Amino acid sequence: MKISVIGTGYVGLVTGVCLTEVGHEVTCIDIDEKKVKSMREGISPIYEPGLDEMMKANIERQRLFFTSSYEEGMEGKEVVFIAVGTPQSKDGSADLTYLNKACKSIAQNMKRDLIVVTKSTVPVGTNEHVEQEITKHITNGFKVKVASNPEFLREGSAIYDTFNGDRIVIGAEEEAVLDKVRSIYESFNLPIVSTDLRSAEMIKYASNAFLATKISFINELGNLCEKLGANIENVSAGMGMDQRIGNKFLQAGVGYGGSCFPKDTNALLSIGKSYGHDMPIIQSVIDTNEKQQRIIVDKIKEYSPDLLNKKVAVLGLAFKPNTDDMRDAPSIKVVRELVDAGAEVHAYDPIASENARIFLPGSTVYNSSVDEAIEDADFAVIMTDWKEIKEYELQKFTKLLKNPVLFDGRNCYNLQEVAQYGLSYYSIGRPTVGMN
Ligand SMILES: NC(=O)c1ccc[n+]([C@@H]2O[C@H](COP(=O)([O-])OP(=O)(O)OC[C@H]3O[C@@H](n4cnc5c(N)ncnc54)[C@H](O)[C@@H]3O)[C@@H](O)[C@H]2O)c1
Ligand SMILES: O=c1ccn([C@@H]2O[C@H](COP(=O)(O)OP(=O)(O)O[C@H]3O[C@H](CO)[C@@H](O)[C@H](O)[C@H]3O)[C@@H](O)[C@H]2O)c(=O)[nH]1
Repeated sequence: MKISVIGTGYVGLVTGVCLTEVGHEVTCIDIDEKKVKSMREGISPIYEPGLDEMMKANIERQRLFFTSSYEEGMEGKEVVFIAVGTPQSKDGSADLTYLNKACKSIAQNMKRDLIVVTKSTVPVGTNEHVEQEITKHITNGFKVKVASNPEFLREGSAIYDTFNGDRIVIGAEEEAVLDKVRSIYESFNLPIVSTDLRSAEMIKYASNAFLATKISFINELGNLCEKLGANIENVSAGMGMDQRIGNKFLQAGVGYGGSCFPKDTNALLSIGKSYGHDMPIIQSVIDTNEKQQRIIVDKIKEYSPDLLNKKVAVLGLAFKPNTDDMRDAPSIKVVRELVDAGAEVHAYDPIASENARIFLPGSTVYNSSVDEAIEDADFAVIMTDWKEIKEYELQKFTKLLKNPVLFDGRNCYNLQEVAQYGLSYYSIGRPTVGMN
């Protein structure tokens, strides 16, 4: 099928590339001309394992195209996917500015009847708004039908998730529209949930909010475990074996970050508010996470109340491994607080350092290896569980740090192993090792 995808962030680009991989012809449209130029040359603007290769192969097969012109990008297409950003507004609600602009541009460039499929995460009722908004701007009598097709990919495993997702959700009010969108995904061979528009939109928020709830829940228990002398990892393992609970998303740490959970939980609250519906569970999930994102700072300040001129190595900056995305990364709060307290932060991240410069204080020093960051540092703090960091030799911390003290916000190491290397080791929800 001939398809346009509007917006080439994680979702748009990965969708466009994966749809071409199964044989569709896709033109991706983005208003960012710099991005379009680089993508035309086969260079992905985002770091995502496997994406560059698949992108280049489909450009060569002449199935994948990029443009900043709606006229060119929509030429001959029967389905248009919208994947523009829906960031958080100041009041917590989803900002639909980009979506509204995309609707207007679609309407102005329609040369046939169209199905418009929204992949962006949007408040319940937005797809109806998309249909009205496009219809309002159509001047040539063509008709638009809409479908909701929320995206569930995770950054860092986006290609894998697209081809191996647990389900594809499609919402529409007409069977013919559902059929058309289902046919696009036929060769993915994944379970498809066909539903109405509003339920499809709600499934997305409900899923993210539930996953965020699991994380805040386990973090709250982890903090209690520390006081009780229990180990949250053993607790998670024991709980997770109950299949009604499941063992995923029960990893305690410095809280959830990224471009989705924080903004989507806030947007869900805001949707509730606009209907006069309180959501105390979601509010607590958000509040717990806000505290958890800086819990490592409390531990650091307890260990070293005076941070003035202390050299602190921060290992990992991205909100999770295998991505260079810094949006709402817990490292932002932690580095800012350390710098505010007078510490000199030496940071290392395998790929997110460039993006990190936009978010972190100007005084942050970016190192090119773990060795370099921890050498002569007063102590080290792990913020992202990159494989490289998890597999870093523990004895090097003892050897290179000025004081053998490690704060681990992602529980990367085994407590027994740490104990062998004479480190003082503070992690999340587990007993402290080697504290003297
Ligand atoms: N990032 C994820 O992992 C993820 C996963 C699932 C769902 N989502 C949702 O998908 C949507 C997109 O997220 P993202 O992270 O891919 O977005 P992003 O912000 O990284 O990228 C959005 C892109 O859209 C482009 N754009 C903005 N307005 C445009 C317009 N009028 N016409 C054409 N292009 C335009 C921007 O230039 C940018 O390249 C959001 O609603 C998000 O919540 C994201
Ligand atoms: O047990 C866990 C699992 C995750 N996290 C943290 O939670 C955040 C989000 O992680 P993850 O869900 O893997 O990343 P995202 O790429 O943000 O993906 C989420 O957000 C996307 C955007 O909506 C959805 O499409 C995905 O299904 C959903 O998992 C990260 O900071 C993780 O470190 C934990 O602290 N503990």
